[in-house]
Amino acid sequence: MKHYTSIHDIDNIDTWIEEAKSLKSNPLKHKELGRNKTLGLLFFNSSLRTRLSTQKAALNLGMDPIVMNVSGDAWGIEFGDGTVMDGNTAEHIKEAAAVVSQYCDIIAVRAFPTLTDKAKDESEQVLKSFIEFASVPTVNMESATGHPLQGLTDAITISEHAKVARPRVVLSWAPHVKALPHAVANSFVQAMHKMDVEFVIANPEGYNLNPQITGDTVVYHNQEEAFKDADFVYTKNWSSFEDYGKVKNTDPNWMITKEKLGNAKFMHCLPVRRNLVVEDAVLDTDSSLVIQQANNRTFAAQLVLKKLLENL
Ligand SMILES: NCCC[C@H](NC(=O)CCC(=O)O)C(=O)O
Ligand SMILES: NC(=O)OP(=O)(O)O
Repeated sequence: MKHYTSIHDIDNIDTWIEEAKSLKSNPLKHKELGRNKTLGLLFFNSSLRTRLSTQKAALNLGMDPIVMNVSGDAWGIEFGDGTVMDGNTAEHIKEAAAVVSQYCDIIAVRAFPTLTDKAKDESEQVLKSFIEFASVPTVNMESATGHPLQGLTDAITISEHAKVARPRVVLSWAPHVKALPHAVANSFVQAMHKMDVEFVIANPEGYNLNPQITGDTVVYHNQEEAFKDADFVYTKNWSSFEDYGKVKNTDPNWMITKEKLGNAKFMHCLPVRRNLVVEDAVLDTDSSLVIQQANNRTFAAQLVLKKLLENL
């Protein structure tokens, strides 16, 4: 594997999950693998889990992580080809990526979508520019359309907590006041398609995800029907894909409650807004797996970095 940009980079999710569990049971086993290797983490957007767990993963492998908030701290980066740079951008990605490649053996990038320009977001300009102009492997720490470290984490967590051979997994939309990206939901869908699970989606009318990603997954517009016999309810808000980036529905009836959840386990990538997306009564009980999920972020990242280091 040269880069880790999407769930499609996972050749066999079952063996990846087993290897991640093995790293979790002995996190320092490969402490020599990353010795004298540097991981650069570049953030165009906020983060708590990704920023800390990816550094933790690097430290477990003996790597030295260096971190930069690109937005605000670095010079504004130009991504357009042939642009006359007489605006707010001060250096081009061609120089920036080449320069960072000299300091780092692996580069990890977080760059959210605009949610206003669908074509630009779908083109994954920022992530793809790093892949094109950096000379070292690139890791996607949540791009415009995917969050594959999160998707891998979620697959590991479901495997750890499944009580039946083929659990029923529901991805449910929930209300939010802001327009949020599709990246987490997209990668979750792609990860579930690789796993042996009964997978369905629940979202209101007008909130279907990109059909090229959901494929023939059953989509319910009735949450109660979707939740019947569910083992896992993975919750996420996303803005409309069809009416791109719009918040068309904030119906509180889509919030996840203890009553709706029944015996299912609740999952969310975090950060989550309490009593808007999910009620306290879910998060404050052992129905919730969100803390265990966040722990697994370290081992998902550690597995990805290990594979990239082995291929350097
Ligand atoms: N990295 C995990 C989720 C990041 C982002 N959430 C957010 O922006 C939440 C912001 C807020 O609740 O104000 C998203 O949905 O993709
Ligand atoms: N789940 C996740 O990616 O969290 P952060 O946005 O805090 O990194």
